[in-house]
Amino acid sequence: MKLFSAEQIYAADKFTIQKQKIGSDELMERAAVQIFNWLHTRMQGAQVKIHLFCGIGNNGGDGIALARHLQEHGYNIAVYVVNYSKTRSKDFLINLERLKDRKIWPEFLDSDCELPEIGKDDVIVDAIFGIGLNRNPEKWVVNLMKHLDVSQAFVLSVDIPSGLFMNKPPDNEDFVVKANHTLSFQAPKLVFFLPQTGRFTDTWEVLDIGLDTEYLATTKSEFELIGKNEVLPLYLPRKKFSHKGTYGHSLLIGGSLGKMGAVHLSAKACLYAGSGLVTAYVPQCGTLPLQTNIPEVMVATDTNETQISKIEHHFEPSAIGIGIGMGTHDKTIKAFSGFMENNKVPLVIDADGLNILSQNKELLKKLPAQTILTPHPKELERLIGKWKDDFEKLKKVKAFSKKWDCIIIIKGAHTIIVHERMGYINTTGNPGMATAGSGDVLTGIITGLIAQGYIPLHAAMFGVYLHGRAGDMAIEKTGYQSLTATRIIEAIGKAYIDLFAVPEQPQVQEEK
Ligand SMILES: NC(=O)C1=CN([C@@H]2O[C@H](COP(=O)(O)OP(=O)(O)OC[C@H]3O[C@@H](n4cnc5c(N)ncnc54)[C@H](OP(=O)(O)O)[C@@H]3O)[C@@H](O)[C@H]2O)[C@H](O)CC1
Ligand SMILES: [K+]
Repeated sequence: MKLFSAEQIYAADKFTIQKQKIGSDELMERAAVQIFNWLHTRMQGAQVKIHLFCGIGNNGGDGIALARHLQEHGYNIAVYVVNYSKTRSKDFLINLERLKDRKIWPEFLDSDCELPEIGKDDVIVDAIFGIGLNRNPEKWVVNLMKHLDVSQAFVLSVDIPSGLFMNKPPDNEDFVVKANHTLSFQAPKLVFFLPQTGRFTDTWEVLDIGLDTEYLATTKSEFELIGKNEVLPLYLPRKKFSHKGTYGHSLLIGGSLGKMGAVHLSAKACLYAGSGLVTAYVPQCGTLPLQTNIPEVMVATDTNETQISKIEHHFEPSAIGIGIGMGTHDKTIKAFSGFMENNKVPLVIDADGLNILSQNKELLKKLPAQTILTPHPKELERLIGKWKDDFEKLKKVKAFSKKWDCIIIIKGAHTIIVHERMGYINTTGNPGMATAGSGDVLTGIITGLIAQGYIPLHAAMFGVYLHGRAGDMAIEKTGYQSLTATRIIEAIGKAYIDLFAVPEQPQVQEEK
């Protein structure tokens, strides 16, 4: 699913209005009816007090139009106009008149008014600012936002929590309404997925307001959401007449004394992801545990007992994952540099591989095309330098990806796969996955996918999705706290099966 910028949404509105020969107020009406239906389905006419806080632009217009529908269906409403500007939008005014025609007089709030009383069991509709916010709200509007928060009432935001910009974080978290749920028109907004701005709404949902489908399909966005619909077309089925050689030979290079578990986890995940053959290249101390614990994995051994000192392999791997548990010993740095000089095999670099790369930036020139880098935030900072906020981070990562022809996986609550101008945001995974070895599992999965013939970008997207989905399926048994990397690996098979699972249909009672 594409995530559009504010400019693209305004252009889609304009295009839709012309093509469907409708007025802009019609689009607002669709938005209001959709929100009304959402509320009505859940509230079924309950007389809980609904406080609608409406700005003076089109977001406010949505709120005012919603108030009319709620009143027509007998709901218990109070309507407030948050009068932060004299420049009211045309469609806001049209809907204000329609409301007044029904003898509903909103209360106008400004800098020196008293704030309305709100009970903790009431519902608040937040339609103060939408995607048109272009500066910080004034102090009295911020006080109103705080008042909404303190009330503890359920907050439903229209389109976006008021006070969130579309392209930068707020200067202060008090400047934003904290939403329990957001109903966003046509497409979710990028800010819902970034660490600094995602926490302003607990959950979100998209409402279709019928913007032109051709416009939406042909407009290029800079971010896309990756769910089952997006990864299914990438899936490469297993062929009937095939053998283990058909699915590639993965090589995982890493490990050091005390950190051999990382290679163990990567290699196992690589197998479970479907790699035909897997070899682990480890220091000598890793041979016995690996051979004992995962008999399916072959082991090639370094001459050094405790760390990697020279990387040599005597076969042509289909994909290589490097860096897991590897350490940054001088000998290892030298071995890594030597390896990078000669390697042409598709590569996934993780953990200490990234740290060595950050300290030896000249090695970036040696990356094979479309190498995948999988940094966590600290590793990313070492690689690209500090950033001022999430938006600058994304810009810098995109520039880095373009410059070095690589794919960067920014790991987080919503992992983002960056390839040149595009960012692909993953939707699977859960807080239980913030656990030791979870990243090693991801590296193994992605390496295994490349070995099977997925192009690197598809391997990154598919792998991140699968890893998250496996985590989601594993917590059904473990809960967040007890989820371990091993349990994620064990659920990879389930995650594959789930790709083709048909959602259960609600049972229909037969008429007698
Ligand atoms: N396709 C769709 O998704 C549709 C969405 N709709 C809704 O429309 C809003 C966007 O409405 P818009 O009128 O463009 O913007 P806002 O309502 O967010 O803001 C209104 C104006 O407020 C001014 N502004 C901005 N920041 C501040 C501030 N801090 N303090 C005071 N005033 C501010 C600004 O105007 P200026 O001229 O003063 O700069 C804004 O224009 C969208 O979110 C949806 O809810 C449509 O209803 C249907 C189609
Ligand atoms: K809003």
